[in-house]
Amino acid sequence: MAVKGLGQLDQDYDGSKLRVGIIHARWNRQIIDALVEGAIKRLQSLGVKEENIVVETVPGSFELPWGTDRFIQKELESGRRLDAVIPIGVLIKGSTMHFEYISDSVTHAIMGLSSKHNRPVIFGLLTCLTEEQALARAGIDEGKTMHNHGEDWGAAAVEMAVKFNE
Ligand SMILES: O=Nc1c(NC[C@H](O)[C@H](O)[C@H](O)CO)[nH]c(=O)[nH]c1=O
Repeated sequence: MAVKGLGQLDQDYDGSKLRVGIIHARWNRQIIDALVEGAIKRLQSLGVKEENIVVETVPGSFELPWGTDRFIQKELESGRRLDAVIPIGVLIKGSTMHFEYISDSVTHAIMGLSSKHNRPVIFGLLTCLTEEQALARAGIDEGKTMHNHGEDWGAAAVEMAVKFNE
């Protein structure tokens, strides 16, 4: 049964048995905090228990790939498996090519982590040309022109973990 209003979900998923990690950068913090809040809200709406949502931070988006890799491994070493991880970062184009290089390299590095760890690592990186674009995708721009993309990332984490985790 399609669950109305829950973004792109194709059915109602039960996240009550999942443990989900969120690892976020600390650049553009107002936008990051809104995205993290949106992801947590959607995870909880799909049954993930508050105590099973683990939040970690890294300095910036460039640190997300290795930080995520180590986050998964360290949780496993301490006997607490993460069933899905959502790295969250906000890159906003400046006057140099810094943005392009970080966006491209971090995107590819994050994509490889799902296969490496055999569990969903969701793409929570906003790569925006202006701050207004980023605010809109966090659902906190003046006109509330878009929904909070963090909610989509929470839904994707639950769907992929329930559907495909061994
Ligand atoms: O420059 N802009 C940004 C940024 N730079 C820092 C970079 O990710 C890294 O932390 C440092 O280079 C140190 O390794 N990090 C972001 O998340 N968003 C940005 O918009």
